[in-house]
Amino acid sequence: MTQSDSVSPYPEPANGRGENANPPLQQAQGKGLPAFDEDKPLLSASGVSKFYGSRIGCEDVSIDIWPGEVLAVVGESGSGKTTLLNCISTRLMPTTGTVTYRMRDGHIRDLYRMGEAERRFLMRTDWGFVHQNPADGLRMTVSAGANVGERLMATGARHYGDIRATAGDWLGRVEIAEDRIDDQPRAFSGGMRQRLQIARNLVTGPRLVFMDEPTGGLDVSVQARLLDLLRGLVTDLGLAVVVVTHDLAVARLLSHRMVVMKDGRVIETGLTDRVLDDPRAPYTQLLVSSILQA
Ligand SMILES: Nc1ncnc2c1ncn2[C@@H]1O[C@H](COP(=O)(O)OP(=O)(O)OP(=O)(O)O)[C@@H](O)[C@H]1O
Repeated sequence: MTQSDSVSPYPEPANGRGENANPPLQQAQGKGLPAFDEDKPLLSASGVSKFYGSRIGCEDVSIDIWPGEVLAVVGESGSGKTTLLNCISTRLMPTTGTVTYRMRDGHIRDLYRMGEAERRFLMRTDWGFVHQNPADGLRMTVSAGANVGERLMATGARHYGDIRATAGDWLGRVEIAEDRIDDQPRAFSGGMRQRLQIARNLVTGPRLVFMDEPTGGLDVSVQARLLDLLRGLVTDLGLAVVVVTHDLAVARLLSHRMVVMKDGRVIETGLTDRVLDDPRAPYTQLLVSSILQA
């Protein structure tokens, strides 16, 4: 990735004082972007590589995630999407490179130089991680209410009545009937489990959510409903999201910006509609046309 790829995707400062004259992307995208009043990325990955022995997982990736933006990471199977996601979410230590994060107090921190306890706290409170398989992100043998409520407790909530009320409210937001609050997720359908996993992740008001193929493995009609719901929540909450998907339709619907990977490297990046409507790299052209023909 070139240097210019990793700078702000938004219009250059127009007045020389670091302020944008135009609201970023809003006219270009029309996807309900929140106002961006923060002028620094939330998360920056610089020169991130991960090698599994001699095999390349991802190589020399530099990306910025901006507050409130949805960034899709796309590419075919084995292109390094999950490896990159895991490296930037501190689930997998990169072989080389740095990943920094702008904390709520404004300090920029190197994630891999943080203590384990602090990193875990950050992951519990300021981040979410939505797995493709809901069972990986839920506790299957405790109630739906407890799945949501225990995340609140991890951030200090103690009042049982408040926790239960908030959990019930969140079940409603993800379209799970409140009278299912005491049911365990193993009694839920795949789509309900995924929506519960989303509620569990969003209840603490994170600023950044990582998603690995969040609609993978679901029926097409269930996928469409889930995508609609996700899109609404992400917009309402002004979340920054990094979503890994091999499905360009998911990227089109959810994301503002896209990163295309091949063989572990980023080969194209840009606004989603631009990349999909006017792909520049030959590989992206192939990817887009093969999907369109499918
Ligand atoms: N634990 C591992 N050990 C060895 N090689 C791995 C490991 N995990 C991933 N790889 C290799 O790293 C490369 C990138 O894999 P990765 O899972 O990141 O790709 P992906 O784009 O997410 O693929 P998919 O869409 O199929 O999940 C592949 O060549 C893969 O075989």
